Amino acid sequence: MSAPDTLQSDPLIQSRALTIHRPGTSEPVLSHVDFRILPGEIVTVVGPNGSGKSSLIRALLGHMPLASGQVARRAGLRIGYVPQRVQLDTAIPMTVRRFLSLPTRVSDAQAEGALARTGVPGLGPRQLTQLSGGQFQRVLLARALLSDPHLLVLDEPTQGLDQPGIVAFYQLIEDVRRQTGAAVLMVSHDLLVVMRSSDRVVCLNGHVCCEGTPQHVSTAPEYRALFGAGAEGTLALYRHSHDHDHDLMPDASHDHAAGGAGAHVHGPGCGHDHHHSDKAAPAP
Ligand SMILES: Nc1ncnc2c1ncn2[C@@H]1O[C@H](COP(=O)(O)OP(=O)(O)OP(=O)(O)O)[C@@H](O)[C@H]1O
Repeated sequence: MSAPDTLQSDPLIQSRALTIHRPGTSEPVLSHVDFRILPGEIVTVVGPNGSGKSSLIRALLGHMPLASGQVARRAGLRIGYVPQRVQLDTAIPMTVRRFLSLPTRVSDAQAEGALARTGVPGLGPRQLTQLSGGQFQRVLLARALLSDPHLLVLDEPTQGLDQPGIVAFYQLIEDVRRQTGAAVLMVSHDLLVVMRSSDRVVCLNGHVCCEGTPQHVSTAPEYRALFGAGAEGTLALYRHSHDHDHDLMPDASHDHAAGGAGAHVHGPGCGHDHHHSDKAAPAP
């Protein structure tokens, strides 16, 4: 974290030109990523496997060194983090209740309140190993909520859930946002649901390929063509940023800093065909 005085103070977290190298090399994993999340926003990061989504999350949280660039987190920011993987040692029995008190001890009432809020009341005495995938995700979310976070960070929270489970989980995230006012930063591959649940979507592929409101993206004919086709369309999202025609998005603001309705912005080094090449993305 460096030079927060040079960055805007309103966002909960903001990065400028965030660049990460593969450990021990000068090979970039992420290049010049400008990112921000505002209070109460739901922002989802999408991108193909290995595109740097988890690395971005870790760098924003300060868990990973930057090769260059800046990250600023608002002073006193409380973050509830649900990591991509939680290794359970099945040899060590652990109840949900005990898990909720790690690493910070909480009262029975707090634990039960968090479980109730995430739709799994009464699970406290159960062994973690006896939970379904959906129940386990809700317990992880409950634990993240115990710190009363300003920002929830979830890295692929619906991995392993079936489609109804995914939809229910995103509904829960929206409910939590409404009840607590917490902002939500997610990594997800569940693109169809992401499009319904996010205020803003950021598409990564080693850099920011594009970002904007899902409503805006979903009105593009390319998007409809791509997403009407189920899984095939889902994969095609990652191509859309490399073959679309920006003229089809007349209200696109191209304003990275604003990130407002219709914003559709290309990061530095994005090599795809720009039909508005006269408009370079401004520095945030
Ligand atoms: N600890 C590490 N050591 C070496 N390379 C790493 C390490 N962590 C990540 N990488 C590499 O950095 C790149 C980005 O990885 P990252 O996990 O951020 O991608 P991702 O978009 O989250 O992928 P996925 O969708 O598969 O979870 C990958 O090429 C990965 O191999």
